[in-house]
Parts: sequence; structure tokens; C-alpha cells
Amino acid sequence: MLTLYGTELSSRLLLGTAQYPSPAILMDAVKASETKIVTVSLRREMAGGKSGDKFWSLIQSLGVHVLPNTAGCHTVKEAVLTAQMARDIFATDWIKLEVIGNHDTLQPDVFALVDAARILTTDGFKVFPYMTDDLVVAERLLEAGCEVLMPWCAPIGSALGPLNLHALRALRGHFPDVPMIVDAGLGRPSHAATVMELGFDAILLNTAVAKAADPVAMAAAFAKAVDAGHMACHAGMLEPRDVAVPSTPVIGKAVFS
Ligand SMILES: CC(=O)[C@@H](O)[C@H](O)COP(=O)(O)O
Repeated sequence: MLTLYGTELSSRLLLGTAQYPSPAILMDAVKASETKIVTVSLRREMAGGKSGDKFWSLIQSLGVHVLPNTAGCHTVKEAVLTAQMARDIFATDWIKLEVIGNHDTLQPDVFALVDAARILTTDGFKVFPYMTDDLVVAERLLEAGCEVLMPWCAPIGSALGPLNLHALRALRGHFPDVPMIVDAGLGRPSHAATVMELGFDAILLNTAVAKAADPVAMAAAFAKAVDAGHMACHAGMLEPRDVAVPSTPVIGKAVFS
């Protein structure tokens, strides 16, 4: 089981709800992924009117936890206000905190992120901060009261997969007891398996499933990859070695002439 802020979850895959070809495909993909948490952007809900209401009813019908996010926010003020509105609208104190610092890479502004996280944890929020893979930022976010971290593996929507395995490995190694969810930039199930093999606790993704030719099948494939990587990590993986070692016994082999 995965435990996040005291909530036990039977899945290690978190799914975004944007960009699916249709609401029906989104619903089927969520089911196929077996996720227990979906992220929802407050901005989308605020689109309001009929489509906003419909979307919210659909999300509620999924029977999973909702993790609202502050996608699209660029300042501390904007992110804090968005989080407070999300708490009222979605009736949850969970917030995925995004404070974007660069338009091209959608890289988080880690300084603003730490400031916003401190304000929100003091206000009782359970903050899931979307961060870079930086050790010092991780330390500051923990000091600010975050109990879960969400390092990126590549820019949002890029599908590049883990760009800096060294940094991810270092993060995992320095904070072995902090739940960490690798978020954004995954393109294929093998990327998910790779980061789970490093010992991360979960994966959050959206684009690679929503934009797949068959989002439902891709959601199922990611679910299997996440579980496979997690199982492998705890099964004791063989370390790579430079020499060849026969995998079949050489002693007592039959000699044919
Ligand atoms: C849904 C969500 O929260 C995204 O902002 C998230 O970071 C996913 O990134 P990808 O779309 O690259 O999977």
C-alpha cells in the first residue's frame, strides 16, 4: 500500500484528467489504470457553465480521490489563492502545488514554490509540490511542512522520460522515508518502470496516456509498468557487471565427441 498524508492507496499511479479525446475515454482510462487519485485543474472546473458541471460530475462518479492542482499559476499569490478556491470547490485539503517559472520549459519556480508551500501548510493544506529534482529544494520543501515531494523527470508534456537519473537517484537516497511521486515528462511505460526501479513511491502522468492512440490500453500498460518497477525494486535486482558469467552450470557438463 502507498500512504500519502495518512491515506492508504492500493495504486501507485496518479492520473491527470486533461486532453482526453472524450469524457467516456477518460472514464475508461481511469478504470484501466486502477488509479486511486486523479488530478484536476481548478482552472478547468472554473470554466464553469454546463461543461464545467458535467466534468465535475464525471470526476465524482469515478470514486477516486481528487488532487486539485494549481496548474497555470506563476506567482505565490496566484497559487495560494487558487489552492484556497480549490479547497472550497473540491472539499479537500490536498493540493498539487505548481508555480511555473519558465514559459518554455514549464519549469517550476522553486523559490516561489517554497514560499507558497510554507503559506499553505501553515493554513492546514496537505501540499504535493511539483519541483525540480534538486536536493536543496527538497530539503526546503520538507522544512516548509511538505510531507510528500513530486520531482519532475522531464518538462510537462515532453514525453522525454527521466533526463537525470543521477539526480533522481540522489534524491531518493537522501530522503528514503519521504513519499516521492515522480511527476511529468514520462512518455512510455518503460520510463515509469525505470523510475520505480529506483525506489520512487509512485508516478503521476497525463499526456502520455491522454494523447496515446489508445488511451485506455496505454493506461493499463502504465499501471503494469509501475507495478513491475516497484516489485523489481523490492525483489533485489542484480547489479550490472563488466565480466561475463555463465548462467548455466559448467561443472559436470556432458562431453560430446
Ligand atoms: C496533470 C498534471 O498535473 C500535469 O501538470 C502533470 O505534471 C503531468 O505531466 P505530463 O502531462 O507530462 O504527464
